[in-house]
Order: sequence, then C-alpha cells, then structure tokens
Amino acid sequence: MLKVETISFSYRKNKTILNDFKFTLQQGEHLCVMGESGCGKSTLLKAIYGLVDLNKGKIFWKEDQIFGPEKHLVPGFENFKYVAQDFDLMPYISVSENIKKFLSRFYPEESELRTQELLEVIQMTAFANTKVKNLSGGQKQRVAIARALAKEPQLLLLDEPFGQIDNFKKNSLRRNLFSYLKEKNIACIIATHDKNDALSFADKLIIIKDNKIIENNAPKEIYNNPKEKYVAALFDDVNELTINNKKELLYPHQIKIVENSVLKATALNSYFKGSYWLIEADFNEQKVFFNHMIDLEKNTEINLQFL
Ligand SMILES: Nc1ncnc2c1ncn2[C@@H]1O[C@H](COP(=O)(O)OP(=O)(O)OP(=O)(O)O)[C@@H](O)[C@H]1O
Repeated sequence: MLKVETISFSYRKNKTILNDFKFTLQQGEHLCVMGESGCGKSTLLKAIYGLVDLNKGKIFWKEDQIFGPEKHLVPGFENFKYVAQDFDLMPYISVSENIKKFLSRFYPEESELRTQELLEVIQMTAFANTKVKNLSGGQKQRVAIARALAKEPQLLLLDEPFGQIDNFKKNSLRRNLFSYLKEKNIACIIATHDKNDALSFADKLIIIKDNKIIENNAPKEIYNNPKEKYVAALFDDVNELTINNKKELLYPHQIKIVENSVLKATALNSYFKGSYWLIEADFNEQKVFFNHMIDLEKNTEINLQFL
C-alpha cells in the first residue's frame, strides 16, 4: 500500500509545487491525477518514484520509505516503474529487444513468451522487429509502457500515457492495459488531462488546484457533485449559471429544449459533435451550452429545462 504522508516540495525557494499532499492507495487500485497544466501532476509522480527530495513529509510503500536522490543514489524505487513523457527507449534496437532488455537472459523461452504477451497488451505485435527509431511518437509511448511492465512492478506511474495516441487506438489500448493491470493486481497512478482515463478506468481521482489536493474521491462522486467550475471543466464544457440568485453548475447534457417553459433563450451557434450538436445560446445575458439532436438557426427562440 502507498502512503503519501503530508508531503511538500518545491523546485525553488518560495514556489511550492506540492503543498501538504496526503493520500493512500491500495495494491491493485488505479488512481488518476487531474488538474490544469503546470499544477504539479508530473512532479507528484516524480516525488512518488523518488526522483526529488521532499521539503516535508514522507512516502511509504508498505513498510519501505521512499527516499529522493540525496539518500538513494540509484534513481527510482525498485518496486515501481515510471513512464515519463520522454520515453527513454533505445532507438537502434527493435521493439522486442527493447522489452527483452528488462527480462532475464537466462530464461530465453519465458522471456520470449512474456515479450509476446506484452506486445499483445500494447497492440504492437506487428512491429516486434521494427527499430524503435522508425516508430511514431504514439508507438514509442506504447513500447515504453510494455517495457515498464516487463518485470512486473507493484506500482506503475504513467505520465499522460495516451497523450500521443490517436482516438481510435486509444480506447482499445486503454481497455487492454487497465484490464491487464487489474488482472495482475498492479497498482497504477496516471497523470492525465483525459477525462476518459479517470471516469471509465480509475478507482480514485485526485484533483490538484493551486498546489493543493482539492478533491480525493471516486471519479463518479467528483463528476456528479463538482464543488466548483474548475473541477467540472476538467470533464466537459460546463455552465455556471445564476438561477434564483444561486450559482448552479450544469453540464451540457443537463439542459434540454422543451415546448414550454419560463426559461427563455436564444440560439447563437451550433457546433457539430458527431452524434449530437452542442448549442451555444443566450440565456438572460448568460452564455449556455447544451446538447441537442439537431442544429438550430441563429436567433431561434427556445424554451429550456434544467435537469
Ligand atoms: N525541473 C524543474 N525545475 C523547476 N521548475 C520545474 C521543473 N519541472 C517542473 N517545474 C515547474 O513545476 C510546476 C509543475 O510542473 P509539472 O510538470 O509537475 O506540471 P503538470 O501538472 O504535470 O503539467 P502538464 O499537465 O503541463 O504536464 C510548473 O510550474 C513547472 O514549470
């Protein structure tokens, strides 16, 4: 189990990046970390892996304390694997060889089987013999994940793991990888901007704002009861409306057009989203965004209902 005990960290004096961060994670659990760019997601992963020296607090994995480079000369904690945004692969050898480098040379048959298994997880079997230098950014990212899994870690730290992968591949890869991790009971912490990583695959979600953890809960709870616009906006376009002198946060799917209502609005723009349209409208001089099956002409008068 991971215990992050009230840690603080800054790269420079007077600029705290992680301010009193505190949370736990059980073996096999998946945690997503979200927050605006520069809020400290990558720094948190580095701190957990032992790549920085904390100003305050302690981190434990089970009974072992994780130390930074001052006390632990070989960077990184041995039971963890960290896939950073720059993947650090060996460019002049093949995809298979990159994975095998991390497996035992003394058991070539097992090593081959394990490599095949991991190639399937990252959907790169067809590229087994391709040199890494000839891969795209997204393919390199997948090889880096496979390499991190070669010697099964107890905790996998992933920084924007699908950032360079196209949507088509991303969804099936995500399903593959996270079910593989669950099957092997490998805990995972993912720094991400992608709500799908959090909503569909994480057991827990942490949200960072102004260098502090402002949410730590099940993703569904945070999504359904966002405390503030910052939180809701990580998931979707969000409307912050003043209704009867009270501020309300509504996602676009929580507003719909009805035949009659006292809530009058005027359509301004329609944006095609594939299976629906996102309508921008004026509601009492406030902008509202909501989903609708068809597009609306500019200046169409509409009646709204808030769900
Ligand atoms: N090596 C460093 N030295 C000094 N400051 C740094 C260093 N690395 C990051 N920072 C600063 O620390 C803050 C947090 O950076 P970090 O990379 O952790 O953010 P992030 O949430 O992962 O961002 P993104 O979503 O854009 O990847 C930023 O203000 C960044 O400029």
